[in-house]
Amino acid sequence: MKDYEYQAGFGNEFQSEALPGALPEVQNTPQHPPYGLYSEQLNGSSFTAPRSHNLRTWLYKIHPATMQGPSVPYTKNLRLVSNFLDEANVQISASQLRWMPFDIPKSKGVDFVDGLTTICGTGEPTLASGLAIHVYTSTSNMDNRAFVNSDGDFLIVPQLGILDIQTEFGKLLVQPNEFCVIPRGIHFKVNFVETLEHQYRGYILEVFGRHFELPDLGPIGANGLANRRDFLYPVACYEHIENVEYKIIQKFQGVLFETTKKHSPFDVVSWHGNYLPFKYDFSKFCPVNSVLFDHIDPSIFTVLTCKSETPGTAIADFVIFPPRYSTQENTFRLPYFHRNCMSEFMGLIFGEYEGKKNAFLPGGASLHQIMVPHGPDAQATAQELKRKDSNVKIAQSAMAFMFESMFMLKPTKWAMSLSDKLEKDYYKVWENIEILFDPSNRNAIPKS
Ligand SMILES: O=C(O)Cc1cc(O)ccc1O
Ligand SMILES: [Fe+2]
Repeated sequence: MKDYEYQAGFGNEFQSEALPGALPEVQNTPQHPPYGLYSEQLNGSSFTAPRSHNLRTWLYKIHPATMQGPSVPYTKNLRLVSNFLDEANVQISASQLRWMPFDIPKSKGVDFVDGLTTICGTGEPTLASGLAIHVYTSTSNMDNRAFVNSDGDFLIVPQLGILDIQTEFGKLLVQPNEFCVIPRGIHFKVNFVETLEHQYRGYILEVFGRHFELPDLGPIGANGLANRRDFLYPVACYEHIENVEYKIIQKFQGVLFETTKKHSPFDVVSWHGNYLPFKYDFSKFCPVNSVLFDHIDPSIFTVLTCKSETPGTAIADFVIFPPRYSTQENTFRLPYFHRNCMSEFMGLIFGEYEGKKNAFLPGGASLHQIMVPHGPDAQATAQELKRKDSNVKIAQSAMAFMFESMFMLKPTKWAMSLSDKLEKDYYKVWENIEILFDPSNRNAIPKS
């Protein structure tokens, strides 16, 4: 059995076996699968979804997944919200919102699941409509606990600490500047590559009942942005542990439950299919942009999209702002002043974001809602108006990202109650923008 080996290619049909010959040949449900395994199907789309969107995997397991105790409510983490239709959970705000880096608990023993806090979202999972944005702030491993989510796919962006993720299909090592997707229904457990500080933090985009796809490239052509070959999938890696208490935390209709298995849930010896977890390294992203003038819309940096029924309008786009040359003449090159029919949630993994000079910090976040004005702060604007060069490398050692959604997002009461994190005076970053207008001078520019 091999740790951290990968197979490459977005959306491919893969197969893997941790014992020679453990994958049945030709058929899916032989009467006697190899080594006395049980066959089981995991469907990520309806049986009848068109072939282009049909997602399913066949697993060959030591124990069928049915072997577990009753589910009982799990009440240790009440900061996880999925029902945004319930007013008790949310506090709507029309302001520009920005949070300083989310605190990591002082106490040891807060694992990935107990460290989850929902920041905003919309809809609710039972109608497969909406999304949630969470952060995790954790200090310890999951050990003999696993997580399984019936509600949606988790797109996980680590910001602090390296994730050592065991899934039913094998292991993924995911570090800052990478992300992974764990589709719904797949058991996984997050351990951390231990650091002295035991401080782990990251962001999660959860889409209810939908899946992520690569964006179309249109006239960009057949290559560029996130290329298929750079998405990495695990290889089979099982553990055979009997007579243990494995606690499975289930997110189901937005609520957490707990059940117990008397064995490890990571008992998949072989598998084949296309419904799988995967990871991607942002340094593989091939940015495309304007090479003469104007600031191109940030959709040019879309890594993955979760499409809605409306063509070109995403339930959620996952966009990054990678290191790149910015080569534009006579151009206000910063992310422009903007009112959008989409919501923009942004996070910073490391470094500094071009449009925000001071208080948009790694591990923090901003939320600029539908039609809420946003853009470069006064300081960045003043600098940009003086800039002379037309070719610079930007975001050299920085990585920001955006979850952009067609939905109006509702901040949770939890997120709005973080009074020491939520900037009260965020609006002031635009207060001192110099007013240059001079009706007698068509070439008005800043005086100093
Ligand atoms: O900084 C932002 O808020 C995101 C953003 C980026 C960009 O390149 C153009 C517009 C925009 O809102
Ligand atoms: Fe914007």
